[in-house]
Amino acid sequence: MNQLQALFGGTFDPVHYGHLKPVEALANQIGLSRVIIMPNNVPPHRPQPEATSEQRKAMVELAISDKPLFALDERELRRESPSYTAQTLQAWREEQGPTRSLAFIIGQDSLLTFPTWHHYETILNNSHLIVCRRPGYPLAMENEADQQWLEDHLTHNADDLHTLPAGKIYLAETPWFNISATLIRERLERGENCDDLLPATVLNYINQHGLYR
Ligand SMILES: Nc1ncnc2c1ncn2[C@@H]1O[C@H](COP(=O)(O)OP(=O)(O)OP(=O)(O)O)[C@@H](O)[C@H]1O
Ligand SMILES: O=C(O)c1ccc[n+]([C@@H]2O[C@H](COP(=O)([O-])O)[C@@H](O)[C@H]2O)c1
Repeated sequence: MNQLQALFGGTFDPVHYGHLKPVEALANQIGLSRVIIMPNNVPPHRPQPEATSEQRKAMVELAISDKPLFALDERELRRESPSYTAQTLQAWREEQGPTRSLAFIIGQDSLLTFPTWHHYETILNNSHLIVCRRPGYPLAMENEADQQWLEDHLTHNADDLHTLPAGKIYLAETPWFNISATLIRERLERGENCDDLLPATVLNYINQHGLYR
């Protein structure tokens, strides 16, 4: 059976409920039995993370240890070069064969910058894009050409994600979570409470390792 495989990439510095909860809702909505979380090693478009790759991986492992929906993929952590998604998805496609349905999950903010990504135009040849809602970001692209690109690939039918191997963009109706890793790092630096923002196991790890102080 051609079961849709979904990868969720990120910096996860640290992983938080704004990552986990929309994707859990998405999985229920469109019928995903597994989502593979893939921390990057060298984020291509942002300053290097505060926590090391090992620490970010350990926090993801703690966050998903009681959630069978999620698995961890370490392929980008093993690469020292910038973690270009286009390169990762090309390798994943070669592994999975030409007909398997593959998807890369992102938040709304990532959709807006997507046309600036390394070889972004190749990404939809290898996978679908599933976009989770995120408060504070528009759902329209900044310029007309990018908006046209979005509309050319858009589908409102989740079945397309399961029946086609790649090439569609699906704007999922996931719940909004006003949480970012930046907010968590800032709150921790000020010694403020973050209990509602990320799993207790991850918060304990942060405290034990003196991160984000
Ligand atoms: N609250 C959220 N709602 C929906 N998607 C999110 C949310 N937070 C992060 N994402 C998505 O998760 C992926 C990984 O995000 P990332 O690890 O950069 O987290 P972040 O909170 O945006 O981090 P930072 O504040 O350090 O930039 C991205 O595609 C991002 O759009
Ligand atoms: O390949 C790129 O050029 C590229 C540019 C920006 C972001 N990405 C990837 O998109 C995912 C979300 O990015 P971020 O920075 O929000 O964690 C993560 O897997 C990044 O490696 C990839």
